[in-house]
Parts: sequence; C-alpha cells; structure tokens
Amino acid sequence: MTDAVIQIDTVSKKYKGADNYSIHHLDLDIEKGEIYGLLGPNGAGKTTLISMLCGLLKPTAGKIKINGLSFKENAKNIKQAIGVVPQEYALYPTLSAYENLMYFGAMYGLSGTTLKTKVIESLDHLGLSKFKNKKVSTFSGGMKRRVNLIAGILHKPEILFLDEPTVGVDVQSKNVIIEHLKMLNANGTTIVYTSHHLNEAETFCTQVSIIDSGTIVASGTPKELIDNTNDAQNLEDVFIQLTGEALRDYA
Ligand SMILES: Nc1ncnc2c1ncn2[C@@H]1O[C@H](COP(=O)(O)OP(=O)(O)OP(=O)(O)O)[C@@H](O)[C@H]1O
Repeated sequence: MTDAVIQIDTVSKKYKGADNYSIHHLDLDIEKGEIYGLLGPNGAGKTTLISMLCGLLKPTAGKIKINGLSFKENAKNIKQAIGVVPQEYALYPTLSAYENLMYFGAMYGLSGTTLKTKVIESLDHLGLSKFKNKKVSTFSGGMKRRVNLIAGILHKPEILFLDEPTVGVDVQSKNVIIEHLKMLNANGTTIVYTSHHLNEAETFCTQVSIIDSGTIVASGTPKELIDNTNDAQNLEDVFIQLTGEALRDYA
C-alpha cells in the first residue's frame, strides 16, 4: 500500500506540432509530507510536468492521480486540495496586493472575515503589510513573487505546486519564501517545486528527481544522490555529472 499523494504512471507529453516528446514515459510517486524538488536543465520538461500535475495541461498518454483521484473524473475535488504558484505572475498589476488577494481568495471560495483575516495575516507573514494598498505594478520582483505565493496558499491546500518560486528574487525575499514554505510543510502541506537553484534544493528538499530530456535520470534524497555519485560534494556536482556541461538552448 503506497502513501503516495501524487502518482504519475507512464506519463508522456508531446505538444501539438512538436517533433519530440517534452515528457516521455515518466513514472514517479510522491509521498505525503515531502518537499519534492523537480530539477533539470533548461528545456528538461519541469514546467511541462508540473503543469500536468496541477491539471493545467493534459498528458498525451499515461495517468496522473492526486490523492488517488484523476482530473478526468474528479477535477473539482482535486482543485480544492491543491494550490498552484505559477512561474509567470498571475496578478492584476493595477490592483493593490490586498485587492489581488481578496480576488484570488474569493475564487477559492473564501469570503467575509475569514478571507480578510487570512489575507492580512499572510501579507504580514511575508513582510508585505506596509505595502498592502499599493498597486502590484509598483512592486519589486521579490514582492510580486511573495504576493504570487500567497495567492496560491490562501485556501490552505494539502498539496502545493510551485514553478520556480524563487527565480529572480534577492536573497532576502528568497529566505522569506523558503522559510514560509517550510512552515507550511511542517503544518502538513506536501510541496512539489521546480528550481534551478541547486544549493537551495539541497537543503530545502526531502526528495528530488533530476529530469533531463523529459525523463527522470536520478531520484532520491539529496544526500543519497550525492553519496551515490563519484566525487560529488554537493547536488550541483551530481547535476553536472548526470546532465553534462553542454548548453541547453532551445526555441
Ligand atoms: N507550448 C509549447 N509548445 C511546444 N513546445 C513546448 C511548449 N512548452 C514547452 N515546450 C517544449 O517542451 C520542452 C520542455 O519545456 P519546459 O518548459 O517544460 O522545460 P523546463 O525544464 O521547464 O525549462 P526551463 O528550465 O527553461 O523553464 C522544451 O523543448 C520546450 O521547447
């Protein structure tokens, strides 16, 4: 009996008109309570995979189950159980941080005092109270990333998917985001995230998979991967040995 809250069974994705598969025959189970890192070079398929896990993209073949349910039959139940923090900002630039979050909270079915309290508390936890009535268009990248994160977690999801939540932010914002995610995880949220920050993933993740050309090339705890790779001192050494030095430009 598996304790997996996410089951990925021989999943493939080929975009319309594309010559190659972006994800190919990928199998993976993610257990409840993990902080799971999906790591890989540019174009490896991380965004494609995480987009399928949160129901934004349909697999070309294979099955995905979240809490034992499939999107085809139980999209509504799954959507209530998951939170999604996309790479692109989902925010309305001309609305304030507070207005944006009231809107996103309402979309998740929250309302009244519960919603207001949650929004105000979250802005406070992520260091944004002072700016709550300012338009998001005036925010720095790090501030936008923090609002983007709050938008995905207001409804207290059991499982949280984040696509590069710390990309393009300074170390201060990064620390606030990572500490907040650790707190959510300590309170029971399973986290799945993609990142290019291997140092960050090494200390943050309980499990990682390294993905290249649409398939998993290694999985385990960061320590297992480092211990099992010759001469590797850290996850970056493992990553380079498994994925090589070649540039991964694509268009
Ligand atoms: N909408 C699309 N249509 C066609 N091909 C796509 C589309 N989106 C992504 N791809 C292709 O799928 C492959 C995987 O892309 P994906 O964005 O999932 O990789 P990634 O690992 O997230 O990369 P990055 O680290 O650069 O964000 C790439 O070859 C990319 O060109």
